[in-house]
Amino acid sequence: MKRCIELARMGEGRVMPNPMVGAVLVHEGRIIGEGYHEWYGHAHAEVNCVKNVASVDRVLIPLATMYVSLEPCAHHGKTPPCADLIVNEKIPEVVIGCIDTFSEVSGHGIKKMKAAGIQVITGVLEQECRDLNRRFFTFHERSRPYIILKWAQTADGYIGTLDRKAMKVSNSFTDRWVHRWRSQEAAILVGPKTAIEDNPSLNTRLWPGASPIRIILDPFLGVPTTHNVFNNAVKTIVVTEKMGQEKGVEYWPIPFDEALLPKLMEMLHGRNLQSILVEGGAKTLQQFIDRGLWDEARVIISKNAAGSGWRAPVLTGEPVLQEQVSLDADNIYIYRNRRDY
Ligand SMILES: NC(=O)C1=CN([C@@H]2O[C@H](COP(=O)(O)OP(=O)(O)OC[C@H]3O[C@@H](n4cnc5c(N)ncnc54)[C@H](OP(=O)(O)O)[C@@H]3O)[C@@H](O)[C@H]2O)C=CC1
Ligand SMILES: Nc1c(N[C@@H]2O[C@H](COP(=O)(O)O)[C@@H](O)[C@H]2O)[nH]c(=O)[nH]c1=O
Ligand SMILES: [Zn+2]
Repeated sequence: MKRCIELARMGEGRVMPNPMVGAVLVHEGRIIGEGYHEWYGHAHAEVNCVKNVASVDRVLIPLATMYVSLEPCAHHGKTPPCADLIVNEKIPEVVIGCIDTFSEVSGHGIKKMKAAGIQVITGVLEQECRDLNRRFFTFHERSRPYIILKWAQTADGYIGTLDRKAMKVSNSFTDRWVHRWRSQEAAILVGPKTAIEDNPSLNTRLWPGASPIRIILDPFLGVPTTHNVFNNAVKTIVVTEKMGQEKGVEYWPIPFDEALLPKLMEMLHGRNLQSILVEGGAKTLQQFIDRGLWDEARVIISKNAAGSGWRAPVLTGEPVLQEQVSLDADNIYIYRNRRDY
């Protein structure tokens, strides 16, 4: 199952909104085939796994055990059901990491295989398998995107200067990481002041992955249309109280009241966007924190002090430190809001 997870991760940034899945076929302790879901819309892990078995080993398939990190599908999506493939290949035993809680699959794949006499074992490295697809599970189980907050602060706790000039906090190694993070998410969001004053691009220019859709909170349409977020290189959605006209830009009219963030999450869900990286500023981040609307927080702390400026957000809820990484003199702290995924 560990190998399944390793394989599944190779689909990172390429399979969303599908989950990352890995599969391995084992005969008497020897791996005879392995595969993973490589691209959205293309073959599932189980199909690639069976396809990759060498011709000399194909006779062993009906004697082998398939390990797969997620319950095999039972529905006709972009590809035929993997449960049918397993039945047709006469694989006698299937070990599953975690159940697919997506309503079209949930339990149906297992039922189909059991009905065909296959021995099915579930819940092997279950937590690790759920964690791997925490965006997917959050999206389907909580009807909202997986929310990652991210900011960079100085050693003395500032994220920006008072004169409102964009302040460079993190180093160039960290910036590459941040661009990798951007490539892993479906959307990226910033607040009005950040969009106006920093003129960010919010793309992945330092990492070879796709840029996320840009979401800009801009109640009064104060961001100049000459700013980078309107360069049409990637889709931009402006959440606003007014109606804009910029070509290629989507305007989502939502009142900027108490219900703004829940309503926005609902709309992102409706748009099938599974995850969102919130990059600031302080006010915007704090709103997500205060509403408990976050799953992960990635805090970059540099070794330099600013002396004064805009205070960094304060993380409340149930922050559990999950990982700490040092990149040169930057320390990156990754917190989870809940332990289970
Ligand atoms: N180091 C880092 O990681 C980052 C640093 N920054 C820095 O932070 C500074 C900007 O911070 P900040 O002013 O907090 O920026 P934000 O981008 O969060 O914008 C906040 C402003 O937006 C207005 N606003 C109105 N409604 C909302 C709403 N529902 N949610 C959020 N904002 C709303 C606020 O108005 P009102 O005051 O009326 O409430 C406030 O003036 C800049 O200096 C920037 O360089 C920004 C991002 C990341
Ligand atoms: N200053 C600062 C950050 N600022 C964030 O990055 C945005 C600019 O990104 P870009 O699109 O690449 O121009 C900016 O608007 C703000 O959201 N991020 C960091 O990792 N480290 C930093 O020191
Ligand atoms: Zn499948």
